[in-house]
Amino acid sequence: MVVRVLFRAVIMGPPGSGKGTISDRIRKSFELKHLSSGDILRANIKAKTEIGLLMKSCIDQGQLVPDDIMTRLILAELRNLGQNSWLLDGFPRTVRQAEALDDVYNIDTVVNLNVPFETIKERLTSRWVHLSSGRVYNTTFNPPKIPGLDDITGEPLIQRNDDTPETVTKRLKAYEMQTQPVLEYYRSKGVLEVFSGTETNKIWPHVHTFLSGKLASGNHQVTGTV
Ligand SMILES: Nc1nc2c(ncn2[C@@H]2O[C@H](COP(=O)(O)OP(=O)(O)O)[C@@H](O)[C@H]2O)c(=O)[nH]1
Ligand SMILES: Nc1ncnc2c1ncn2[C@@H]1O[C@H](COP(=O)(O)OP(=O)(O)O)[C@@H](O)[C@H]1O
Repeated sequence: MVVRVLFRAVIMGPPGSGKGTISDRIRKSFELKHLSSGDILRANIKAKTEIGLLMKSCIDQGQLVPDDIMTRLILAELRNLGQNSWLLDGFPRTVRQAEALDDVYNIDTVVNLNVPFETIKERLTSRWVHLSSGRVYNTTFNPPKIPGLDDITGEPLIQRNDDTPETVTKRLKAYEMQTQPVLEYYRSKGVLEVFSGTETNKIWPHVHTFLSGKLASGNHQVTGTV
């Protein structure tokens, strides 16, 4: 008889706070599947799916995708993950999304990256991404080995349409208005853990220690036997 202990975590923070970068480190250090709402949307845009075509202009303008569309998309992806522990990045971004997630899953912990807006702005205009994997680079912080190419596949990197200074400003506004209330929502449930700083390499060891403690304590959902 094997008892499977599932861990369900969310990573939050304003655009450019390092969610993707830290999620990648978490994924490598702990056995968690990483699901990024932004990566899923960009894959839909690239594949020209109905959702991708409908949502492209909304995303390019720095607005949030409507809650019902986003929630359906993410819950379907989570169902596909089945009996795996996961880390959700970029969802929920509104209280309605958080409530819809809560209806189906018990969230064990929410890691919030509290990085000042001034730090973020210059990071995003020098962000380069590998679309199909979601790997992120930065021309100063973690440049690719060969400029413009992904380290693993050698495929071209792109700059996101929504990483222009004007759109970043709109995304930060959307974050303040729509996403910050989600932090209060999780704080009131007692699952919010805040990590403040301006450098990922200084924040990461604290996140690592925290998650190691959480996972070792077994203080999370035991889903039964398989
Ligand atoms: N200068 C600098 N750039 C960073 C740091 N951490 C992450 N980045 C870069 O900042 C950009 C945003 O990080 P990302 O993980 O994509 O943030 P997300 O939007 O919250 O998922 C990327 O280009 C990263 O490579 C850091 O500590 N310093
Ligand atoms: N949970 C969500 N709800 C609504 N829109 C979303 C959600 N996740 C992603 N998006 C859309 O995709 C864009 C890019 O998201 P993401 O890649 O997570 O950006 P970042 O991490 O830089 O904030 C958002 O600006 C928004 O338009």
